[in-house]
Amino acid sequence: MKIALVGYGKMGKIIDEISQNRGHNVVARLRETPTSENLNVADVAIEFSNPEAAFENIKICLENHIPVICGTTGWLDKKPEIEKLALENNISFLYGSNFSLGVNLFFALNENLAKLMSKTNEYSVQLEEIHHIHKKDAPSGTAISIAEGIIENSKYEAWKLDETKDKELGIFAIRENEVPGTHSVFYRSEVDEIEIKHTAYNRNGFALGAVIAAEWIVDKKGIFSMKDVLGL
Ligand SMILES: NC(=O)C1=CN([C@@H]2O[C@H](COP(=O)(O)OP(=O)(O)OC[C@H]3O[C@@H](n4cnc5c(N)ncnc54)[C@H](OP(=O)(O)O)[C@@H]3O)[C@@H](O)[C@H]2O)C=CC1
Ligand SMILES: O=C(O)C1=N[C@H](C(=O)O)C[C@H](O)C1
Repeated sequence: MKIALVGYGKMGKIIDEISQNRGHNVVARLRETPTSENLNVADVAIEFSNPEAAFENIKICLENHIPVICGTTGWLDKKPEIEKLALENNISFLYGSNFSLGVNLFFALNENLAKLMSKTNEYSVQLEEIHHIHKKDAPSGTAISIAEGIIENSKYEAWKLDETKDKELGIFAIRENEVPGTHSVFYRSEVDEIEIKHTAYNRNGFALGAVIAAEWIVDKKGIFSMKDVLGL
């Protein structure tokens, strides 16, 4: 498979190594917005850049008929526009706030737990995410996905950073040293607390998941998520 890496920072470099180890040909390593020429007729683009660049990068890949796996967070207000463009051009698109297997299991676990908790009406929920000091967006894309999963299955109607009122689900974002990504969900009642926590030891799980998603998408058509890739 010919892969274009759009964004070649911490994630792009690990994805490069994993892609080559899995027998793929990395045909572009870009640190700027792509052009038709420097995409080098890739079979798929893996986009990990930054919140300001993602929309334009994905748009250019789709206009050049290249399916896109996007892991960049912090640009989601424009995701419906991208999905519309992908459908119009009949080119596949997959966004994942977190490509690791562990976090995708964690999403499912919290959706189920929220459903169970909502039967009792005794528990309130709060999220905490901890990331490295270089991170540009807050809350993390992963925390937003966890919150959305809980909201779909509980009394909560929206998420909000920091302190909340009524039916808002609070997310606390902490920036600390070089932490790769830690997410905790607290279910609290008057008498006890259940805490579920996912800790990434490094970025390898994110990168491997993105390459697996790229391998999966090449013969598919449509808009997908990691749930489709992992069959969850
Ligand atoms: N979904 C997931 O599983 C994960 C998502 N992420 C997300 O992925 C994104 C990237 O993370 P990370 O690799 O750590 O970030 P880095 O800052 O390490 O890398 C970003 C890269 O993008 C490059 N870049 C800057 N502008 C553009 C542009 N216009 N077009 C293409 N590339 C550009 C930068 O180049 P230069 O250095 O020259 O500025 C750099 O190489 C973030 O949004 C992060 O939140 C991170 C980990 C996992
Ligand atoms: O910026 C990061 O580093 C990460 N970003 C993603 C997010 O915003 O959820 C995924 C992971 O937690 C690392």
